Amino acid sequence: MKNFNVALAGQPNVGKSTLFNALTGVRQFVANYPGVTVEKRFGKYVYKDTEFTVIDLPGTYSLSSYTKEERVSRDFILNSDIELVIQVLDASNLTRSFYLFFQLLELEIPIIGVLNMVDISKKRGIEVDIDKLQNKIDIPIIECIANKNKGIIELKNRIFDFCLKDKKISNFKVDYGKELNKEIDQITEIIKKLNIKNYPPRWLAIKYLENDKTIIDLINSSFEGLEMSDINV
Ligand SMILES: Nc1nc2c(ncn2[C@@H]2O[C@H](COP(=O)(O)OP(=O)(O)OP(=O)(O)O)[C@@H](O)[C@H]2O)c(=O)[nH]1
Ligand SMILES: [Mg+2]
Repeated sequence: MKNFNVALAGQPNVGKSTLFNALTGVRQFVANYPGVTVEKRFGKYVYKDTEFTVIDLPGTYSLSSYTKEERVSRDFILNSDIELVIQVLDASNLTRSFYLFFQLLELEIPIIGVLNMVDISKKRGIEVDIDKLQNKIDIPIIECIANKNKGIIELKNRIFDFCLKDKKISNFKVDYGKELNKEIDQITEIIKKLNIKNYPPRWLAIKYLENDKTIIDLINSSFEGLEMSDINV
């Protein structure tokens, strides 16, 4: 049977492990405080004669390399054989979910968004315009209430369609403003010449500007052995 690897990413406490349990039936510990999952966990389910391996990643606020959880999630997303990342968003606190979401989109990997906790957002009178969000960000978004098993079949359907048919990567780019965009473009052009595997050049350029130590080391080590004329700046 064909197998696809699907990773659950998102901030701490947005319901990733709850969604993992609902998808796979495997019980992963959930609690009402952040930082519960520290190591990745695997579970499987079969849908329409196809096997899906779900990976529950530790919650992270960003994809920088400051904490162990961030490094575990980032290395796994970049260096493993993953067909799809499911970014879990907290509908009741959407702006906070966006920081990580944009970083994931910048990795230029296949992503589906899950808008979880819509019960809480509705109670608070927050209406999310899903169509507008999907169009803007250029990826499918599915509404869920993971602890009530709501939206799970729809999600399985979308995962199936995505892995077997679409495999579309979003064209969305964060607009950092005229000056920073220019700087990012220039650094991206230099990084492209270094041919660093697994990492998209634009994402490396942004992390470089953020002073991400791991990425700066990676870029510096890639310069070794190159002549300035190779880089042609
Ligand atoms: N009201 C509501 N609660 C939810 C929903 N989904 C999950 N929860 C609850 O939210 C809390 C956090 O869920 P977890 O699944 O542990 O969250 P997590 O993203 O795995 O958290 P970390 O492992 O710390 O990153 C738990 O109390 C869940 O029962 C939902 O859709 N609605
Ligand atoms: Mg968890």
